[in-house]
Formats: sequence, structure tokens, C-alpha cells
Amino acid sequence: MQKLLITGASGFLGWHICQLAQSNWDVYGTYYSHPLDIPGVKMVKVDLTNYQDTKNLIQAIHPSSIIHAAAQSQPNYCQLNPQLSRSINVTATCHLADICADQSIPFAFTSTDLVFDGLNPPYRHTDPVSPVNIYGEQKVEAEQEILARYPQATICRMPLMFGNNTPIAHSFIQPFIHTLKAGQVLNLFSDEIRTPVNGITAAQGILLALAKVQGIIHLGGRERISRYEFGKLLVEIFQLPGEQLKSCLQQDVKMAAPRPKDVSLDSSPAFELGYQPLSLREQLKSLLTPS
Ligand SMILES: NC(=O)C1=CN([C@@H]2O[C@H](COP(=O)(O)OP(=O)(O)OC[C@H]3O[C@@H](n4cnc5c(N)ncnc54)[C@H](OP(=O)(O)O)[C@@H]3O)[C@@H](O)[C@H]2O)C=CC1
Ligand SMILES: Cc1cn([C@H]2C[C@H](O)[C@@H](COP(=O)(O)OP(=O)(O)O[C@H]3O[C@@H](C)C(=O)[C@@H](O)[C@H]3O)O2)c(=O)[nH]c1=O
Repeated sequence: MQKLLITGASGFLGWHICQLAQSNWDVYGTYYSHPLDIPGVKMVKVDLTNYQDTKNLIQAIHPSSIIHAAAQSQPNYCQLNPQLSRSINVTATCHLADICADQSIPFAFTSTDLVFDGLNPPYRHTDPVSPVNIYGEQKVEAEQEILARYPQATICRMPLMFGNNTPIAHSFIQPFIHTLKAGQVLNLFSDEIRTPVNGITAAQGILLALAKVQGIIHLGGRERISRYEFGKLLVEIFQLPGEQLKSCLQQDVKMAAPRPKDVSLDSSPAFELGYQPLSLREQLKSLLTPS
């Protein structure tokens, strides 16, 4: 089997890609501050902001392909720590793109729907970018650097992702579930619209796009939904107490990083390629019986 290196394997998305890739690849995964064993995956510690360490790692493993899912993925943290977050979100991405370009290694980068300002949805991959926060700006910079350094690379713009807890990471639904189970008020935005998918669906999309797509592809789900409506779906499917679920507006919650209103992705080219996200209901139900 060919070797696939997945950066950020200790993170939410990287862990899901590791689960899925194992049937077809000899999988190597990286972590940085959270040591993790994933059965069937060879895990390696690396600080991807260090160019020489990154180069040594790739020389030692000699992967056939690389999926780059390591990032500082919290918009609020990026807003407050622009330099630190830029080193992993931009600088480390440039390192990987350079090394992959030099060695013609197929390379997939995980970008975000937050490259858009949310004013003209749904967004096609050809639409102009216009981030409203530093995290989005860093992802745009990383995308542009990759396209300049290695035009054959794949840039996967990911939507909001959800799923069960992984050994280290969780998705946005766990705090929501915890709040409702504790009988506390959960205020969810009715004016923030996304096209979410679960972690496994996202992983399927990236593995499909890897090496098949040159340039940018959108891997959103089929449904556009507000966080509040998503919360209602969560209550229904997880049979949670829903009395304390309330709708609010983005402006009601103070956040370090501004968020766009509606960054729904138009992912029709990916659907034509064979990316087939199930309905949100079905994707949420699948979390009740994890395989
Ligand atoms: N979650 C979401 O809803 C969305 C995520 N994305 C993008 O998808 C990708 C995956 O996100 P997600 O899985 O949620 O992120 P997580 O925050 O769950 O994981 C981040 C990963 O990056 C690793 N990492 C951070 N800094 C370094 C470093 N200096 N060197 C090496 N590894 C490092 C972490 O390792 P460790 O923990 O061991 O330190 C961890 O494995 C990211 O590119 C993100 O921007 C895009 C859209 C939505
Ligand atoms: C959605 C939502 C969030 N919040 C609060 C909770 C949290 O502290 C803060 C941010 O929420 P979230 O973490 O869910 O959302 P956010 O940080 O915007 O999540 C993003 O992460 C990065 C990686 C991406 O690329 C995006 O696509 C997206 O997934 O706002 C509310 O109070 N109500 C809400 O309805």
C-alpha cells in the first residue's frame, strides 16, 4: 500500500481522515502537543512551523501523498494571537507546499468557508474571497501561497464540521449537548448560516479530491442551515431537553473574531465528482451508532 501522511492527526478532522484512509493506505499521522495512539496509524510528533523538522519527517517517511489538516483552527484565538497562529496556518503550510512541489508529492490543504464575507451566498469556488477575520485572512494567504508554489495542489475548502468526540478533539456540538443536558440556556444564532458535514463525510471528500483536483474545491454539505435550526435538529435526533434552546443573533454574543453571516458553499463540482453527503438528519443519526 502507498504511504499517506496526514498532518494534524490528533485533531478532529485529521483523526477522521486516519479512520477512513486505513483501508487503502499505509497511514502516517502527526501530532504536536497531544500525543495520541491511533490503532493502525504510525503517529509521529512534529512541530510543522519548523522547516527542517518538517523536511526531515518527509524524508524519513517518504509519503506518496500528504493531507495537511494541522492548523490553529479557532478564529477567536487567531484574532488575539495573529503571529503565533500565522506560523502554523501560513508559514508551515508554505513549508509543506514547497517540499511537496520539489518532490511532486500530491498535496491536499484544508481551508475554510470563512474565506468569504457571507454577503453573497452560496459561494462557488471561483467567487472572490473576502475574509472578515484574521483566521480567514490566514487561510486566504495560505491558499494563495500554495497556488503560487504548487499549482497542482488540492485546496479543500471545508464547511463547519461536526461529529462525536475523538480521543483528543471535539466538534462544536459537544458543548451544545453539554449545555442542554445541564439544563442551561443555549443561545444559538439564527442569522449564521452554513453548509455543515460530519467528520467522516468531510474525510471522504478530501480523499476523493486528493490528486484528482488541481486548485480549489468546495466540500460543503447539501443543506444550508442556521446554527439555531441545527440545534433543533440536534435536540430531535439526540433526544435532548430542548426547552432551554433559544435563538439569538450574532450581535448578541461578544466574540473576539467577527463571523460572517452566511458562508454556505456551493459544492456542486464535488458532487459531480462523486462526493455524496447524506442529509444532515442522516449524518446526525449516524453519530448515534458509531462504527
Ligand atoms: N473544525 C471545523 O469545523 C473546521 C475546520 N477547518 C479546517 O480543517 C482543518 C482541521 O481542523 P480541526 O481538525 O477542526 O482542527 P483541530 O484544532 O481539531 O486540530 C488541529 C491539529 O493541528 C495540529 N497542530 C497545531 N499546531 C501545530 C504545529 N505547530 N505543528 C504540528 N501540528 C500542529 C494539532 O496538533 P496537537 O493537538 O497535537 O497540538 C491538531 O492535530 C484545519 O485546517 C481547519 O482550519 C475548516 C473549516 C471548519
Ligand atoms: C454558533 C454559535 C456560537 N456561539 C459561540 C460559541 C463559541 O464560543 C463561539 C464560536 O462558535 P463555534 O466554535 O461553534 O464557531 P466558529 O469558531 O465560527 O467555528 C469555525 O471554526 C473554524 C475552524 C472554521 O473554519 C469554521 O468553519 C467554523 O467551524 O461562539 C454562540 O454563542 N452561539 C452560536 O449560535
